[in-house]
Amino acid sequence: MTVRLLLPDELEAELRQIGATRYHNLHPFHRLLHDGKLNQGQVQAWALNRYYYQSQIPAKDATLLARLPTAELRREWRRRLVDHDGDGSVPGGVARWLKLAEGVGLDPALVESTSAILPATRFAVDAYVHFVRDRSVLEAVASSLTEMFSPTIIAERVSGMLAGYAWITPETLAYFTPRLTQAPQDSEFALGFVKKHADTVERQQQVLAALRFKCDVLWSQLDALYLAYVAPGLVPPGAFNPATQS
Ligand SMILES: O=C(O)c1cc(C(=O)O)c2c(n1)C(=O)C(=O)c1cc(C(=O)O)[nH]c1-2
Repeated sequence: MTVRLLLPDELEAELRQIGATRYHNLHPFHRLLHDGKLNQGQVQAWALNRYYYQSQIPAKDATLLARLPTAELRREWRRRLVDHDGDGSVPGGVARWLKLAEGVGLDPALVESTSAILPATRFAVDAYVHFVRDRSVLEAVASSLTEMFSPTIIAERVSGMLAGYAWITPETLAYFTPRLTQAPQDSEFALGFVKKHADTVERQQQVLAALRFKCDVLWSQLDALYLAYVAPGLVPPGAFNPATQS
């Protein structure tokens, strides 16, 4: 099949198609989580592992920030660091995720240590950080485009979890509220950048591959959670084990 140069809007349609078929809202673990089908230990395992993803987001944004060529681009990307790290007065996303973890009954010190995460969580998240560090700026920006699809899953998750788990409160899920405005702002900028700069067949194929890669990063974290905490229940040595907690 010959691949031709796409118009910017055709490129956007292909990117959206990747989301429609590969984004992690489709994963069976998320279906169980959002439908209220998990027990507290399984929800804790999700929150504890996902903390590692949150904690590394500022690291990946900082490596990209260092390589951005203009003040305008750096200003735009710097906002993400503040969103995740806070500004010293308002807590950022990483601190808010720790509150979520505490709200589902975890010891925040254990979560913050990241010592009990699944090996596959670490490998997947580190692969994302390294991808952003090692690939072109265009591919790095494109890899953030899963955020185009996150407002829908966040809305579904918050309403599903509040309806499905009596022990989860709106305060516990407060992490997600600012994301509903931050993610669209982030992804609108990233999408505009990608549509403008992916101006050769090769670059267009690179950005499509970057988004597929990122979907794989998110998907494989849920595969690992499913294998360890749903079925067949293979908890790796040293990883969080709800059966021996509390
Ligand atoms: O709740 C979710 O399903 C979800 C998905 C994603 C994503 O699609 O990568 C992000 C987030 N949340 C999120 O909270 C977040 O801070 C974030 C940053 C990024 C990124 O790639 O820079 N993705 C996401």
